[in-house]
Amino acid sequence: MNMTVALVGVTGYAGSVLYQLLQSHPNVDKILLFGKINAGKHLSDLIAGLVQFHQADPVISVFDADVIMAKTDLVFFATPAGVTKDIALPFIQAGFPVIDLSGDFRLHAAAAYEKWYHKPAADHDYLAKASYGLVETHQHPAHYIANPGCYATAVLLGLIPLVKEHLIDLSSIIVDAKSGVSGAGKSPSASNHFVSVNDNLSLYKVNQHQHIPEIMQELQLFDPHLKAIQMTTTLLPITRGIMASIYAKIPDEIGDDETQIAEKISQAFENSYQNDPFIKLCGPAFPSIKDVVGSNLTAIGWQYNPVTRILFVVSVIDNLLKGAAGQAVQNLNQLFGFDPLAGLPLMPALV
Ligand SMILES: NC(=O)C1=CN([C@@H]2O[C@H](COP(=O)(O)OP(=O)(O)OC[C@H]3O[C@@H](n4cnc5c(N)ncnc54)[C@H](OP(=O)(O)O)[C@@H]3O)[C@@H](O)[C@H]2O)C=CC1
Ligand SMILES: CC(=O)N[C@@H](CCC(=O)OP(=O)(O)O)C(=O)O
Repeated sequence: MNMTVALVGVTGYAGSVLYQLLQSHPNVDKILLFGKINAGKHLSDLIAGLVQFHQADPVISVFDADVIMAKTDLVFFATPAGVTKDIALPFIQAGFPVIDLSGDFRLHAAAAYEKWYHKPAADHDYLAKASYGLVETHQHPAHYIANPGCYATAVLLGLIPLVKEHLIDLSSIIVDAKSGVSGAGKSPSASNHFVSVNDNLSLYKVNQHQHIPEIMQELQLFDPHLKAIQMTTTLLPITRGIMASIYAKIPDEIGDDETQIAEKISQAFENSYQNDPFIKLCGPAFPSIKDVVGSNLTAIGWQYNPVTRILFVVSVIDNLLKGAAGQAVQNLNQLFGFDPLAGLPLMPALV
């Protein structure tokens, strides 16, 4: 099947990377662009690099749900939090396929969204229609797919195998996650200004990051006994990439044999990801951010320290690919039964 898709928010970082992926997707024939402030403008006037030589220069249309449903087969929203909870409702009512890169429909509880995003949530009945789009763990998506958050993706993929197989003490999870500046989106601010970021490392949203409840919600599917995680987020002076460093205690019940513990941990990762083309298991050869940037990969390394009984896991992704646009294309492929690799880069840029 070949299709026409709509993309709302092409001028943002996630939207522009998504547009590039969709252009080389074998099952996508046509991409219609929609926006708000930039509606009426040619794409070449906004992001010249997105329009190739000899190619038509698309015009961004004013967002219109009826037009999208009449002319396309699916809509991607690469819009900021707080937008889809209003403008995506006609699609939910009509059962029209949506892949939403924002956080508006990821949390099932409206009260949690309001607490962590500091904005009014969508109605409970609408939230209940969305499914969380972590392709590696959710195989039967609804029509409305909430694409996971970037930090949440890296952290969940590093923790799910361990929580699922009850290998870590749930009260001991600590996450130290760091992101490149493109994660903050295109709008400049004092905290993402070159002078604040360059030659610097700064913590932000400590104990208040909106991905904490998202990670909790999804881990609780594998073990409802999980009560809390400790997580910090840090801005790195790089453009793309996330590294989540995760620490957790191995409980006494697992035993004292260092080799057996190490084997159980490796086996848990293998069990969860043996059929996942975008997961690279590195064991004690810890991956770095450059091992994944430019690809849709998640690379995961780990090492058990028998002295402290702490398991240390490192999970790295490209925030704009696996953390946003790449994962959105994975969701498209799963929803329509396309080749799971279609339109997605497997090789990192490396240099
Ligand atoms: N950057 C990242 O690494 C990640 C981003 N995400 C999520 O993806 C979404 C987009 O993020 P990002 O690309 O960083 O954001 P940007 O701030 O870079 O871009 C936002 C885009 O949304 C459009 N937009 C804003 N308001 C409206 C509206 N009311 N109607 C239609 N279009 C609108 C903007 O268009 P205009 O130019 O016309 O204003 C722009 O194209 C966010 O929800 C973000 O949380 C998720 C994971 C990772
Ligand atoms: C570096 C940076 O600022 N990153 C952003 C990424 C979050 C994001 O995209 O959040 P939602 O998908 O939940 O809206 C942040 O930490 O808030």
